[in-house]
Amino acid sequence: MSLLKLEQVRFAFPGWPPTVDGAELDVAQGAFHCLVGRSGCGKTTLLKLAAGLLEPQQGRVVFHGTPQDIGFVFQSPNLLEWLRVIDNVLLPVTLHHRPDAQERERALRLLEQLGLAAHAQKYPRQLSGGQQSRVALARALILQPSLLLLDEPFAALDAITREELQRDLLAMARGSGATVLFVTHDIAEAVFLADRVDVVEDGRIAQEIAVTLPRHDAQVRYGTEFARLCAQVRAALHLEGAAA
Ligand SMILES: Nc1ncnc2c1ncn2[C@@H]1O[C@H](COP(=O)(O)OP(=O)(O)OP(=O)(O)O)[C@@H](O)[C@H]1O
Repeated sequence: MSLLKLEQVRFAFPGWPPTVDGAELDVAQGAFHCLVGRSGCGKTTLLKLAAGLLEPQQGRVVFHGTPQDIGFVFQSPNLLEWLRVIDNVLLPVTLHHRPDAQERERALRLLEQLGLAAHAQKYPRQLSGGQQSRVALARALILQPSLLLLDEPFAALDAITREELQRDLLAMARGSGATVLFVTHDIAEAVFLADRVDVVEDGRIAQEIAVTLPRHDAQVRYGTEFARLCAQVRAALHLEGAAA
């Protein structure tokens, strides 16, 4: 069943040519899609349209849920410096009501799953970049979203931390049953995470590449099928040296 659909969506910032034009996207419930494309091709704008943060001028965005069912993680963790880690995670709840014991327990469980149980009472500045990204992920998951939108959340991290977070994200997504739309520049990251890579070009999805690799297996990165899929994405992006 489709959870999110973009139908012939067109969007232009005032006074500029369209950033998104004729975008078609169908994200099935439980799917994990990565949007990959060159800088400026419209990935973030597509994500914001999907989140309802921008309104299409033509076409429509159909999401089977409410805005509360959407979790958003940005490239920078955007934590509130004056709140402890646990209270940052609980922020989406606090915007509605005072968190109850059950919600605090849930926040602690999320932090525990992300290896941050010992840091719950710290302030963001006392955490590393990777730990801050994990807090941002926990905050996006606190309301148990059915759709998780991530905009290059690991771009600023070192390769080792990044791999750890990719693994954690896959586990959390699978555990929660959330549907994920993940923007990245990194072809290997996209092929590792996604069950479908959507290649974005000129504000629309130019190609959809299905990925059928075993999930949760870090070893797939060294296999021939992984290399073949990366080459396919490179070719779709018209990158130099890509196989025809
Ligand atoms: N507020 C704005 N006003 C005018 N143009 C904008 C605005 N925001 C983005 N754009 C333009 O829209 C285009 C697409 O931007 P978008 O951020 O969606 O691209 P992107 O693919 O996410 O890029 P990147 O990979 O570099 O983050 C770019 O040319 C950008 O300059």
